[in-house]
Amino acid sequence: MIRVKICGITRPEDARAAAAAGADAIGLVFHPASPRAVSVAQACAILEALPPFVTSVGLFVDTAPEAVAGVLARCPLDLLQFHGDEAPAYCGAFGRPYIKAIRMRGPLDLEALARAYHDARGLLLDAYAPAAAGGTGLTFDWSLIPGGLARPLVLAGGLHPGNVAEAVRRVRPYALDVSSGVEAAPGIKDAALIQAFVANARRAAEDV
Ligand SMILES: O=C(O)c1ccccc1N[C@@H]1O[C@H](COP(=O)(O)O)[C@@H](O)[C@H]1O
Repeated sequence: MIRVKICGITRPEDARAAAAAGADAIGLVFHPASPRAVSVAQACAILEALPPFVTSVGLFVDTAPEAVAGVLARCPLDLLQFHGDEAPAYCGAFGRPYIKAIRMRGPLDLEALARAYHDARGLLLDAYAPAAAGGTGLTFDWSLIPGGLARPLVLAGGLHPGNVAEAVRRVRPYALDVSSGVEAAPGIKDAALIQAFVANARRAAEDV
């Protein structure tokens, strides 16, 4: 079954909506420049609303290690997502499972990156945009993704209920990550869009 993460949750009710739709994970953005950024107190309130067996992911972008450690000390996150230019040694230094985001700025040697981030639980591929580190709603050229990557592939970038089935059929990723494509406004999720996204992804995955 394909896994789905709903990222950029800022409200407990959106976390509950993601879980009710069957999402496997929710993402909390600890990047102050994002319209989806949450404080530690907000994150804790969201996590308290989350039912069991839904993974909580903390997203950081080139954050000082002390700041990441400070969040981890107060917030029971299951998995870390590094979405900037973090080196493998940095990513592995927190004693927590992590996924590494790669922003696709043209063709990249993804095989080499999978080897470099060998202890990552997955490689997340996102679109590159100069103005923002993520959550842009932009897709990238999926034909740049090689088959048989050494790490589980999480596809992100501009996914929404209308294109997720095609993405699943073409890329066959391990998991999907979506943020702006299931929103009513930045940081405010739409429960019906989340429901449609998860249903369309799962239906498409059954057929491949
Ligand atoms: O969601 C954000 O605001 C964000 C900010 C900084 C880095 C990453 C961010 N989100 C991640 O961006 C991708 C794609 O988002 P979208 O679906 O295109 O809006 C996804 O991995 C989010 O986790």
